[in-house]
Formats: sequence, structure tokens, C-alpha cells
Amino acid sequence: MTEELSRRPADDTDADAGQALWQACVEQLAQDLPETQFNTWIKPLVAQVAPDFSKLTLLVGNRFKLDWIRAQYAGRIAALLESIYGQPVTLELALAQRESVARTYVRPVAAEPAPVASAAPEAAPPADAPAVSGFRNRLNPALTFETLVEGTANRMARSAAMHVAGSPGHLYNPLFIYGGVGLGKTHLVHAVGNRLLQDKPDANVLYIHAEQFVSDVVKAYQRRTFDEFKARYHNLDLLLIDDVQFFANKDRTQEEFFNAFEALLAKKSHIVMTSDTYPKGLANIHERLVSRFDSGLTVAIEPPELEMRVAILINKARVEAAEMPEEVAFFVAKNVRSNVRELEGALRKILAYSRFNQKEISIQLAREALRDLLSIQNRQISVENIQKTVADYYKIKVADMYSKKRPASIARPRQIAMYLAKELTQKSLPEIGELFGGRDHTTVLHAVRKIAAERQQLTELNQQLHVLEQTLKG
Ligand SMILES: Nc1ncnc2c1ncn2[C@@H]1O[C@H](COP(=O)(O)OP(=O)(O)OP(=O)(O)O)[C@@H](O)[C@H]1O
Repeated sequence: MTEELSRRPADDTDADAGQALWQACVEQLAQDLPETQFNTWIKPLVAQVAPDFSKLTLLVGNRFKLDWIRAQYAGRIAALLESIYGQPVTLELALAQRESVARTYVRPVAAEPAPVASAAPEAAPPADAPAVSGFRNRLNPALTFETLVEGTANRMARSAAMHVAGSPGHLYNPLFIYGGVGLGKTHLVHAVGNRLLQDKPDANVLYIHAEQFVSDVVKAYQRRTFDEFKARYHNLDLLLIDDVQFFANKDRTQEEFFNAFEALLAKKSHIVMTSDTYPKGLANIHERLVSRFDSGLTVAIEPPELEMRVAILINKARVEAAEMPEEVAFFVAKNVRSNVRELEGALRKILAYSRFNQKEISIQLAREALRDLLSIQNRQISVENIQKTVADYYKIKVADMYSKKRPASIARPRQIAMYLAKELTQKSLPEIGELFGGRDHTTVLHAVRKIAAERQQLTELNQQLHVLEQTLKG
């Protein structure tokens, strides 16, 4: 922070900039932490930032949470604040008054499901999960076709989705959209709902995350309210359901979803689903459901190509009332390649850095704002190093990384190494496949998606990956 900024009297701009600092930090945590941890511990926090940015106070709901956040996350949050702001920011934790706790951070994807306490099959919903009552479509009005940048990566999915929004109940029913994390699947399904409601405001539309559907089944079961449940789900005109891979191993949920599916298709209502993998790649989902998922149109969303990433950055900067010069957008897009959510995180860092330091957005500024991210890349982690580190960790031979052996004790570490190779290096899928004994790029893609999805659900795997990442990043 500049001297000049610290001497200015506090005003609304300072308050906004303070929230922007916290927002940028939260964005990063949303990427770094497993979703359940993020939803449980970080999302409900409310931040108060001193006008001179010297101190950030986090208001926490109760003493237990306060102690836990202090023990588990305070160090990480302080380090993040310093890296975003460029100077140390004192972090304090305090117990919140009730009203302030009600103001919670909203993830950009919005319309999120209530957090589910654990990934255990058919886990009971947390006590504070909102009850299923009164009809709400749960659509985020900001996620429309207009705000979704089109590119080769999403062209087919987008045009199928537009078709469904224009004439639901006809072609492409169900529409099944799959792809890796942060590629715009949720955005696209909201866009379908928003467009349909624009044309037909009375249509009965519902967006729901699969976890919330599970939670609704559990509640209906506990309270014996299956009639209400059916009345809600079987009478829709359009059901948009996100991340159906979460149905894995949840037999009762799958049965109820099957019933809802059949009822909706029979009355020519439309169903749009998303998942991290194609229907036949779904694990632990009943065959009769998988075959139904695949019975309409299945389309993939791929990671965005360079030009699309540039367009997304420029558009998103405009939404934030900032101008990002094209050369800066190219610089960022070349360095942040994995998914759009990470691109948004990088943009937020740059905007926050530019505002705090009152500097124009330039390549130099982007370089400074993203120095952590770039320094990780500059360390140039090699695929060979990943293979060796993972082999050591799981006590298998490095040669097994290239071999055709398939026992789980070997295949799984190999998949983990492929996942890390995609995460931590700039290598393409075919290049990685080549380095793993000449495997096909689809094998690598399958491994990457599988491990990425399991990481969200399995705490132990997530911890192992965390250790491996830290070891490799040095
Ligand atoms: N083509 C795009 N144009 C504009 N914004 C996009 C595009 N693709 C993704 N986004 C934005 O990127 C963010 C992540 O997208 P979204 O949540 O839809 O991803 P997802 O594929 O559903 O990810 P996940 O599997 O993790 O739920 C959102 O803020 C979304 O608006």
C-alpha cells in the first residue's frame, strides 16, 4: 500500500477495496481448499478491513469455529493476504454479532447448494441446511448466454443448450454436459434456465446441485414427505441438475432420481445434467440411470483455447469496470491455462493489486500480482520428477509409471502422477501420455478427471496430493 493511500481519510472506496482484498483471498481459498472445507469454514466468514489496510478482522460465528479457524487456516489466510496486498496485513479473529454472520460471501457460481457435511453415502444434511419449502428456481440471473464467451471449447455444448432453451422437451432430451472443473458447465445450465424464463416466465424451472438433491431425498425420507418431494420434482418443465457424479453410491437417491427422470420425460419436460465425466465414465451409478443419461445428447466442454481465455479476461474485466489491455490479457492467458475459474482468480488478483497500488494494468503489474503463480511455473516441475516423487511416495518402481501393469496398487499412483503432470506442468495430454509409456491422451484425460473428482470427496487423497504438491513445488 502506498503512503498516499494510507493517509487518506476512510471512505466508501476504502471499504470496497478492503472487501476486494478479502474477496481476492477467498477466491484463492475457494480454489485451494476442498469444497466441503471451503463451504464449512471460509464461506461464512465476514471480514472487516481497517481503512489503512493494516488489519483485517474476521468475524466468526462461535468460539469453536474461531479456535478451529485459528488453528487450521489463520496462517494460510495471513500469507495469502500478504501475497495479494504486497505487505503484511495483521489478521485478527473475533466473535461475530448475529446480524453480521448473516452476511456471507457468495461464490461467483452462486445458487450453491447448502453444504453437505461429508461425502459419506446418504449423509444427513447439516441442521442449518435450508428446508425444501416454497418454490424457488435457484437460478443465478447473472449466468446467461450473453455473459458466456463462446469458443471452440464450448461451441457445441452452447448451441445444444440454446436449442433446449428455445424449445424444451423436444430434441436433446436429456442434455448431458460434461467437462473438467471450472469450465463453465454450471454457467451454461443456468443460462438455459434464464433464457427459458425470459421467453416463458411461468415455466416451472429448477436448478439444483446434485448434493442438494441428495439432501432433499434424505429429508423426505426422514420426515416421510415423499409426496411433497414428488410434487416438487415431478412437475417441473425444466430440471437443471449439476454434478450428477455426486449420486455415486447413493442408492436411494439414484432410485428417486430415476423416478423423477421417468416422470419428467413422460410429460415431455426437459432435463439438463452436468458431470465431470461422460455417462459411461461415471462410477457407482446404476446402469439403468447411466443408459438414460446417455439417451439424449451428450456433449463435452473442453478447456478454453488461448483466444477464448483472452476474450474471457477482457469481458470479465469490463464487468468489473476495468479495462484490460489485450497484451496483458494474452500474457495472463498464456500463463493461466487450466480453467476459467483460475483465470477469474488471476484477474481478481490483478484488479485488486492495481487498485491498492493505484497503478494502471500492465504486463509488469500482472507479473507482480501473479508472482506466486508464475514462480511456481518457473520452477519448471518436470514429468520425470513427478513420476519419481509419486513412485517413492507410494513405494512402487519408477518403471511402473511407464509399464502396462494394471493392479490398483500401481494403476492408481500412475493416475495420480498423470493428474499432477497436468496440474503442475505445461505439457499437453498427448505429451503426458507419451511420457507415461506411450499411452493415449484419453487415458490421461480419464485419470486427470477421476483424480480431480475424487480429490473433492476423499480427504485422505486430498491430503496425499497436498503433500506431493508441496514436495514438488519445493
Ligand atoms: N465461456 C465462459 N465465459 C465466461 N465465463 C465463463 C466461461 N466459462 C466459465 N466461466 C466462468 O468461470 C467460472 C466457473 O464456471 P462454472 O462454475 O460454470 O464451472 P463448472 O464447469 O461448473 O465447474 P465445477 O465442475 O467446478 O462446478 C464461473 O464464474 C463462470 O461464470
